[in-house]
Amino acid sequence: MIVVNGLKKRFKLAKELENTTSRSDARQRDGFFHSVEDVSFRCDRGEVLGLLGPNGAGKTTTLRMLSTALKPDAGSIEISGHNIVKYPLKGRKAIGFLSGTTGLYGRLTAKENVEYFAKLHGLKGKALKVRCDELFSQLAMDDFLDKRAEHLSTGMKQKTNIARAVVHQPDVVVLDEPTTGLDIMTKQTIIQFIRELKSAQTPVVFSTHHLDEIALLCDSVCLIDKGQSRFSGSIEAFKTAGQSTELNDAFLNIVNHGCADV
Ligand SMILES: Nc1ncnc2c1ncn2[C@@H]1O[C@H](COP(=O)(O)OP(=O)(O)OP(=O)(O)O)[C@@H](O)[C@H]1O
Repeated sequence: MIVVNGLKKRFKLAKELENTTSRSDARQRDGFFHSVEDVSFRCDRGEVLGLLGPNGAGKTTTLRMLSTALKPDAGSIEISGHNIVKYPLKGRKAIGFLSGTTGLYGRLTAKENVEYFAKLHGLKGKALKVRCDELFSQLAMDDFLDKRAEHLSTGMKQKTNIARAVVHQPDVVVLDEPTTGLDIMTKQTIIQFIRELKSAQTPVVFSTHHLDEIALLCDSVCLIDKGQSRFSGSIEAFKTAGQSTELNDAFLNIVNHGCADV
């Protein structure tokens, strides 16, 4: 289970911007850019939560706080009952995190990359082989397992990155735009993989700009706009709050007019 409450994160503005404010984004003030100002949501066992929001809303910053790569300035993050702001090591073990920039070792093959991270997590021998084979099959990786990472296509790299991120069977999985830039077949494989995580009761939080993926996969959504969660709850409640049965319209209505009073 993931419970996030009142997250905040600001970044010091570059010297030349220090004394400026932005007319279009009130988050630029006081010498800081307040990327995330108040974000809250929860994702329970067996649930998939989609994180939505316009470009620059604060989704990646939020997910990086969940992954413990960034420390929040305020707010709490609880994962499987652990306060991971206070105990980031517990968070690192409990989370499988796919970031937009997760690196692979170019000279290692796809298989070697995943096995390397499995070993870092303490897997060895038969357990390592069984876990890696399971992932290679779920993510349809067999055709390129022996190719060096530096020669992989975007989709092959993404599958390898996902396998690497979840090889230790984390309690929760957090994916930053897992399907961006991928072809339809690779997208489908990743969507099916997320469904399998859900069947195994693993909570999954992922950010996306694709509302069709939200419709296909998610039990709940959190819509972040200008650093604040404007809506957090079930898909049905999202449609009600956005006054439309179409997710696209509901999204635009909430961003432009706020949630409807119901
Ligand atoms: N290190 C940083 N220093 C200053 N500003 C930052 C930093 N990191 C992020 N920001 C700003 O915070 C805001 C939120 O960025 P973030 O990457 O979290 O948005 P996002 O919702 O993931 O956007 P997108 O959908 O375009 O990926 C942006 O305006 C970004 O420029």
